[in-house]
Amino acid sequence: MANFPKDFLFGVATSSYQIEGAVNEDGRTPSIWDTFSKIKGKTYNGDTGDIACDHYHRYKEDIGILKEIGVKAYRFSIAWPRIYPEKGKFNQKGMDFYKKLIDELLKNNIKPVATIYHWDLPQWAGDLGGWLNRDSIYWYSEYSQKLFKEIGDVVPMWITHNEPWCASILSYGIGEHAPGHKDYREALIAAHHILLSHGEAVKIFRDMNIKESQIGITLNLTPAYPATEKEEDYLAAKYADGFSNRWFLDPIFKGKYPVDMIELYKKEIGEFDFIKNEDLGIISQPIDFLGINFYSRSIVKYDENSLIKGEAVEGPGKKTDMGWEISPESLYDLLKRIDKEYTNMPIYITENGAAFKDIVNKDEVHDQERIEYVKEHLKYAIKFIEDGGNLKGYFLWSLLDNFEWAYGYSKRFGIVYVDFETQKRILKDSAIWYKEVINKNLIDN
Ligand SMILES: OC[C@@H]1[C@@H](O)[C@H](O)[C@@H](O)c2nc(CNc3ccccc3)cn21
Repeated sequence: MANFPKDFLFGVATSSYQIEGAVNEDGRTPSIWDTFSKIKGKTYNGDTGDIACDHYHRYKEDIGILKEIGVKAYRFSIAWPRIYPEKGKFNQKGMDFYKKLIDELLKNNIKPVATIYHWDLPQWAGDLGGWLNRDSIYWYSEYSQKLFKEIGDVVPMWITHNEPWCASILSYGIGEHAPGHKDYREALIAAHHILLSHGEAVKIFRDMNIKESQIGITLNLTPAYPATEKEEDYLAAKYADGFSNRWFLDPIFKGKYPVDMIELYKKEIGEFDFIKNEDLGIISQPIDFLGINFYSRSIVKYDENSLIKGEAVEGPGKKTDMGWEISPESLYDLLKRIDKEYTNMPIYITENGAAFKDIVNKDEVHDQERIEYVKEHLKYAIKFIEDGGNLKGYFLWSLLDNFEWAYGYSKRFGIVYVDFETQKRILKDSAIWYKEVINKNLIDN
C-alpha cells in the first residue's frame, strides 16, 4: 500500500478540439486543425473534430461524471477560435461557454485548470503564418490577457501552452500535426515564438496581479536512453534528450538554448537570426509550477545520417495501443532529473495515460491494462514524493475517449468510453478504480 500526501491534486485532462465538437457554433471559426483534418490522408479515416464527444452541448453531463469519479481538479483547454474568431475581434458567446463550464465545475467543488493553447490555432492566424510570424506573440498576448480579465478570478491554475514540442517540431518539422509543414528551420522558429509568447503571457499575468492564481507551462518530456553501452549510443541519447527535452527546459529554466544542440542544428538550419537579444530573458520569466506530460521513454542508437545523430529502437517492455513502451520507472528517472538539474518548484503530471483496445460488453469495459498502467506510474510518483520530490498532482489522460489527432477516433485514452454513434458515456473499470484511489488517497498493491 502506498499513500499520497493529503492535499495531492488528483485530476483528469482533456483538450478543446479533441472533445468539444460544435465547430461552427456561437461564432467559432475554423482552427488549423479543422483545416488540417479535412485534408485527405492527414487523419485516420478522415476523422475530424466536427462532433468529437459533443462536449460543447454535454458539458454538464461530463462534469457530473467528474463529480461521480471524485476528481479534485479538471484540466481543460480553451479554444482560441471561440474567443477571437477573427483577428482582434472578441467573441462574448465563445467566452460565455467557458464561464458556464467553470461555474459548473466550481458548483461541484472541482478546481478548474485552464490550458490557454492546446494546438487549435485560429485559421486566421494560420493564414498570417501562424507561429512562424513573430506577430503571433502579440496575437497570443491579446488572447491570454482577455482570458485573465474575463476568468482570471475563477481559474486558480493557468497553463500557457500544452507541449511546445508538439506545436512546433511535430507540426512544422515532422509534419504529422497541423499545419503539416516539414521544415526544421520553421520548426525551431515556431518553437521560439511559442516560448516567447509563453513568457509574454507570464509577464501580463504578473502585471495584472491576479490573486489566488498560479501560472505555468506543460512540456511533454521523454527520457532518452542509449540502446547499448557504446559511446556513440550515449551521444545519440544526449542529442535525443536535447531534441525532445532540453530545447524547451533550458530556455525556460536556464534562460538559454542548449549549446550542443545549437551547434548540431546550425549546419541544417543556418543562423539563429530569429532570436532577439531580449527574448531569452522574457522566456525565462519565473513560473509557479511545471506541468509534465509523460507517456513513455525513448531508446536510441547512433545514426550518422539523422539530423540528431540517432534513431529510436523498440524497447523491451509491453506496449500500449499507440506502440509506446510502458516504462513507469522512466517517470521516476525523469522526475529525479528535473528536480536535480532544473527546478524544485511544484511539479504536476499534467498528462499520463494509455490507449488500449477497449471492448464494451453489456455496458461494461474491463480495461485492466489501463488500470495497471496508471497504478504503476502512480507508484513511481509516490516513490519520488517519498524521496522529497515536490510532486503536487496527477492528471490522468483522459476523461473521455476523444479525437486522437492524426489517429482520429481509432485510439481510446479515456477512462470513460464514448460510443461516438450515440454519444453514450460508459465508465470503464479504470474510472471506478481511479475513484477508489482518490477516495482512499492511496494505491493498493
Ligand atoms: O496522445 C495522447 C495525448 C494527446 O491526446 C494530447 O492531446 C497531447 O497533449 C499528448 N501529448 C502526448 C505525448 N506527446 C506526443 C508525442 C508524439 C506525438 C503526439 C504526442 C500524448 N498526448
